[in-house]
Amino acid sequence: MPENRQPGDGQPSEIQKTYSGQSEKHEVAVLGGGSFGTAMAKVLTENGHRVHFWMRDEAQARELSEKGTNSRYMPGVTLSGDLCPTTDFADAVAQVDTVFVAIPSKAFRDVIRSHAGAFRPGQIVVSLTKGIERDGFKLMSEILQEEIPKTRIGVLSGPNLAAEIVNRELTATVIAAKVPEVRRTVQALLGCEYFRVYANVDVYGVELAGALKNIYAIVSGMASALELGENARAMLMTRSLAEMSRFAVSLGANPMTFMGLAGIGDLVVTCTSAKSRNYRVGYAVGRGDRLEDAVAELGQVAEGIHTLLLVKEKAEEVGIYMPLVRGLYDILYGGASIKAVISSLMTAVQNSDVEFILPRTLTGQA
Ligand SMILES: NC(=O)C1=CN([C@@H]2O[C@H](COP(=O)(O)OP(=O)(O)OC[C@H]3O[C@@H](n4cnc5c(N)ncnc54)[C@H](O)[C@@H]3O)[C@@H](O)[C@H]2O)C=CC1
Ligand SMILES: O=C(CO)COP(=O)(O)O
Repeated sequence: MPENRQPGDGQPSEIQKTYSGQSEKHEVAVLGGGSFGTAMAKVLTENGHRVHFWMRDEAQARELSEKGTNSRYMPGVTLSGDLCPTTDFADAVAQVDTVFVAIPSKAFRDVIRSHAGAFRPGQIVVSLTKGIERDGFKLMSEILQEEIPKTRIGVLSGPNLAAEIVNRELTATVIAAKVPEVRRTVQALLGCEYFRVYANVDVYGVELAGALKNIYAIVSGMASALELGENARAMLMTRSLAEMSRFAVSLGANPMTFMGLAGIGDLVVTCTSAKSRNYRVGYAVGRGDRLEDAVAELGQVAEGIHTLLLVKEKAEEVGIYMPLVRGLYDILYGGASIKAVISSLMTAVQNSDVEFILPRTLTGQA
């Protein structure tokens, strides 16, 4: 932009253009009838779009059709507008230009693969899922690329607690896509007075950030249960950011993505809020519950528990130092005491604060 021009002068920005397109009604699909699928379906219907909302459970689809509620995953919330709940996948996808996928990572490939024929070339398909596939350490956009390569793919990620979005609490997110048309379309479909959509091209970084932060939300929930204090919370969140960006950058992500909503933004919300399921699992374990009991009590997906296993394996394979991942793994899966892990983390070699400025050393003589 020329020096003396202000944002908003002259040519409309990408976002201003987006808002001007919002009055147009579109047919969109949301796949997955859990809490986040419900939250996104609500934003989309409130923005005036017809939403084909696919879920596998007949009774849930019937309840949404008859009452506009999803009492299992989003009690107390009513959806209105042009909502078409269905269990017919092909029917949901056939009629739309844009599809949002909110299926947990464990089932993501199966669902897409078994309905791959339903997608049309050129259709926009956006993953809302924050997880990693075990085989091959694949992210959801990579699964989409493999299973439905003729579609145009995007990833939506950011500090987006479903429980707040359904109450129209002010929220921002990130659409990451290589193709500008995908970014613009998603901004136009979702953007409104309470939901802002920022854009990024670093699909890998945005997606990996969303998956990784779930691990650190578990750590942070645990620290809260143990009442470690506010200094400890700040230390943990900052070192989490250092660790997740070290790992992601080594795999090809752009470090600057971690300064944005999908990086630090999502890390902050999930590490500080009891509305985060990952945080809640960590809190329960921190106060002495067994992991299995904490997960059973939650009754919803906490992706970080599986992501932890995959990231720990991957970090060892590629030789990335991830002490928080290692410590959490030892607690959740290795029977280590939380106290012993904290002590070993606190007495480890002291090293560089921001390693993109001052590289880490093996001896700690930074
Ligand atoms: N809830 C939230 O605040 C947010 C969640 N996400 C991500 O969205 C993804 C989905 O999570 P939630 O909706 O929150 O989970 P949830 O636990 O609330 O619901 C999961 C949904 O997936 C469905 N499902 C599971 N396996 C399936 C299969 N094989 N076929 C069809 N449907 C299946 C379940 O029936 C359920 O409707 C996760 O990756 C999560 O990290 C992302 C941002 C915010
Ligand atoms: O990703 C989320 C908020 O951005 C939701 O986090 P949880 O899955 O921990 O609830």
